[in-house]
Amino acid sequence: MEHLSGSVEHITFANTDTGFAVVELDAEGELVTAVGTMPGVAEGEEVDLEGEFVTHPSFGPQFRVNSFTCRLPQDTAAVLRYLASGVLPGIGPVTARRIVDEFGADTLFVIENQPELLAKVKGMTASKARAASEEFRRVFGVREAITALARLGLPAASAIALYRALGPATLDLIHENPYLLCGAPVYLPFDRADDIAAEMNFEREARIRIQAGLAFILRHNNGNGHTCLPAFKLLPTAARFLGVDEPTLRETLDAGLAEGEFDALEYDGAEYIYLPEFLRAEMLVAGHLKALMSLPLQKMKDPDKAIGLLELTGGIRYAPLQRQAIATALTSNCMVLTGGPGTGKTTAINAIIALFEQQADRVFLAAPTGRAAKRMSELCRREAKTIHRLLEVDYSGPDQIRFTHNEKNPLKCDVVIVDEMSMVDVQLFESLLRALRPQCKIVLVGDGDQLPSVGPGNVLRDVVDSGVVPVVRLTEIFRQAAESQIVRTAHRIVSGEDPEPNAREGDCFFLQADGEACQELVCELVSARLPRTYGFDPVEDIQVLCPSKLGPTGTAALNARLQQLLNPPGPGKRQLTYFGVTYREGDKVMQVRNNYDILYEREDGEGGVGAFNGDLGVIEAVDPRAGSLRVRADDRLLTYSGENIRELEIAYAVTIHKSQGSEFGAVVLPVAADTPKRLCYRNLIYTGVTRAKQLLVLAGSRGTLHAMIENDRKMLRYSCLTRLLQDESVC
Ligand SMILES: Nc1ncnc2c1ncn2[C@@H]1O[C@H](COP(=O)(O)OP(=O)(O)OP(=O)(O)O)[C@@H](O)[C@H]1O
Repeated sequence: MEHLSGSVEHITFANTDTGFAVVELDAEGELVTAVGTMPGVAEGEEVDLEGEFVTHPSFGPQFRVNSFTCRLPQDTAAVLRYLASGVLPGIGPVTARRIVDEFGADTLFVIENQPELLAKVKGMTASKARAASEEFRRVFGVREAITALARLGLPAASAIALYRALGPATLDLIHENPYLLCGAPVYLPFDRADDIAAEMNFEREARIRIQAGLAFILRHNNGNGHTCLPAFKLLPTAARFLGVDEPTLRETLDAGLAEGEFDALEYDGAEYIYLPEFLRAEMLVAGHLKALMSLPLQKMKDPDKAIGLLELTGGIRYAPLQRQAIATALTSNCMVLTGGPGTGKTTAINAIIALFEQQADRVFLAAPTGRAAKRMSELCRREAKTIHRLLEVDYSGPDQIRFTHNEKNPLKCDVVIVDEMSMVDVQLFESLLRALRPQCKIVLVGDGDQLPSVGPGNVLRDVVDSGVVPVVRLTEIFRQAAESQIVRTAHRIVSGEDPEPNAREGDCFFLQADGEACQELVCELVSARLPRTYGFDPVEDIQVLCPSKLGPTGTAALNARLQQLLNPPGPGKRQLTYFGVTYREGDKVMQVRNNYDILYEREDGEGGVGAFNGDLGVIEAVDPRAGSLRVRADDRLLTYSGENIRELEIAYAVTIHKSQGSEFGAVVLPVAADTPKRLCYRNLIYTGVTRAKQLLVLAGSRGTLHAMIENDRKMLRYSCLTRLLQDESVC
C-alpha cells in the first residue's frame, strides 16, 4: 500500500451516490490521476490517499485509491477554491469570494457552526446559509463515518449507505449496537460484526448479540426461500452458532417476541418464528385472498354462451379444461391457472381477457421479470408490465423499496392477470395485493413444476395447496406444441421419464461428453456449430444454462472461455476490470440482484431507475476513465458505475436458477457427471429445459440427466401461508 498526499486540482468525474470519483491531484508539483471512492471530494481540498499505482491500458499510470481522508483546505486561497468550485448549494464563485473576504481563515468554521453569520453576506439568505451548512456537515459527517468504519474493515460504499440510513448519529448507534451492521443496508456477516463487538467488549450472552444472531439466522434462511423457521430448528441452530445455551436463547427470543423484534405463529404444536415483515406479508396475502373470495360474485350471466360465441368469432374450439379455466375466471374473484408448456394457458388467457373486456372490465397484465412481461406482451398482443413497473417504484424514500401504488393509491383496474406466478415471492405479492382495490379480480398463471421464487415463500404452491382458491390445471398438450420435442421432453421430465432418443430432424438433442470435453463441446456448440447449422447468433439467440457455478461446466469456467471466444479484446474495444472481472464492450451481462439506484433511459426517451435480478443485456459502451458502463437491456440503456458494477455478471452462461422467467431461442444445457448431487433434481432440469423455444441441446452424461429427472424431491420451504389461508380465525 502506498501513500499519496496532495491538493485536488480538478474533478474529472464524481458519482454522488456511490462516492466514486476520478480526480487530478497536485502531489508536490506533479499532476497525478487518482481513481476510487472519495465521497464529496471537491477542488481545493487536501487529501491523503492510500492505494497503489497501476498502469491503465488506455489512460496510463494512475493511483487506485483504497482509503481516503481529507483535510479541510488550510489557507484562504484553498478555501476560496474549495467554495468557488460549487461544492455547497447556493454558493458560486462570486459569493464564495464575498464569504472568504468576510471570514478569512475562519470561513469553514463559520459555515459549519454559525450559518446565521453566513446569512449576512450579500447574495446569501438564511435558508441558503442553512442548506450550505447542512450539506457541509453531511459531507464531513459521511467522511468521518467512512474513516471510522474503515477502521472496522467496512468499505466506503457500505459506510455511505449506512450513513444514508442512520444519519448523523451513525457512529454512536454503531458503538451502542455493532450488530446493526448485520442488517440493512450493510448486511455484514454475523461473525464480522461479532468480532467488532468483541473488540468493544460486548459479552457473549449480551441480549443484543443473541437477538442479532437469531435475526441473522432467520435472514439467512429467508435467503434460502423460507419465510420463517420452526423454533425447534431455530433454537438448536442458534445454540451452535452463538455458543449460548438453549434456555438463555429461549428467554431472549421471548423478550424479542414481546418487543416486536420477532413474530411467531403456532400450528400443529409447532411454533414458527418470523422476522416481522414476513409474517406481515403472509397475513396480508392470506387476508386479501380470503376477503376477495368471500365477496359476492358478479357472475357473468351465461359464461358458456359467451365462450361459445368467442369460439365462433375466433375460429377456435377450446378444450374442456380450457373452457373450465375460462369459465372459472369469469365466475370467481380469484383463480389459479397452471399447466406445463404447450397446454394452452396463453390461449385461455387471451379468451379470459377478451371476455372480461366485453364486460367493460379494465384488465392489467403483469409478470415478475422484464423478460416474462415482454413475452406476455407478445403472446397476448397487449401491454404487460413487470410488477415493479405496474406498481411504480417510489424512489423518494431511503434505501427501502416503496411503491407509488398501494392501498392509498390503488391501481385503476378490475382484473389483474399475473403470469409466471411461480417466480413471485411473498413480499412482491404483498405489494401487488396492497395496490389492488379489494374487489379487483385476480388470475394467477404459472407452472408449479418450475423452481420456486428466488425470494422467500412458495406462494403459488401454497395458494394451490390451501384449496381456498379454485385451481384449473391444464394437462392436454396441443398438437402443434406436441410436435416440439422440447415440449414432449418437458412433459416426460415432469412424469419422471428420460427424454426420447435423438431424432434426426428434431429440436432437442442429447450429446455425450464429460469433464473438460463437455466444456469444449459446449463452447464449440455456442461459438461454431449452432450458428453455422441453424443461423443462431451466439450472443443474442443462444444461452448456456448451467446447474452449477463451479466445475469445468459451471458458469465461471464457461464464461471465461466463451468471453474469450465470442468477444475477445480488440482494437478500439474498450474494457475495464473491476474486482477481477473484465467487462468489455460487446459482452453479454446479467444483473444479479434488484437495485433501485441504477439509472436508465428508454428508447422512447422515458428515464427511470432500477435494474432487476435476472435482467440480461449487452455492454454497449465502457468508459474506463470514469469507471462506468452502459448496458443495453431490451429497450433500456442502463448506466453502471462504482460498486453497482459488481452486480453485473458476465452471462454467456448463467445458472438455471437465474434463468427463471426467461426464454431463449436456443439453450445449451450441460449435465456433466460432476454436477453436484444437491443440484441433481427434477424442478431444476425441468426449469432449464422449458427455457428453450426453438432448440435444446443437453450435453453431458445420461446418468446425470437420469438422476436429475428421477429426484422428485420438492424443496421444503418453511412458510405458514397455506395454514393462514385455511385458518378461519385469520381474516
Ligand atoms: N383449443 C385449442 N385448439 C387448438 N390448438 C390450441 C388450442 N389451445 C392452444 N392451442 C395451440 O397449442 C399451442 C400451445 O398453446 P399456448 O401457447 O396457449 O400454451 P401455453 O401453455 O401458453 O404454452 P407455453 O407455456 O409453452 O407458452 C399453440 O400453438 C396454440 O395455438
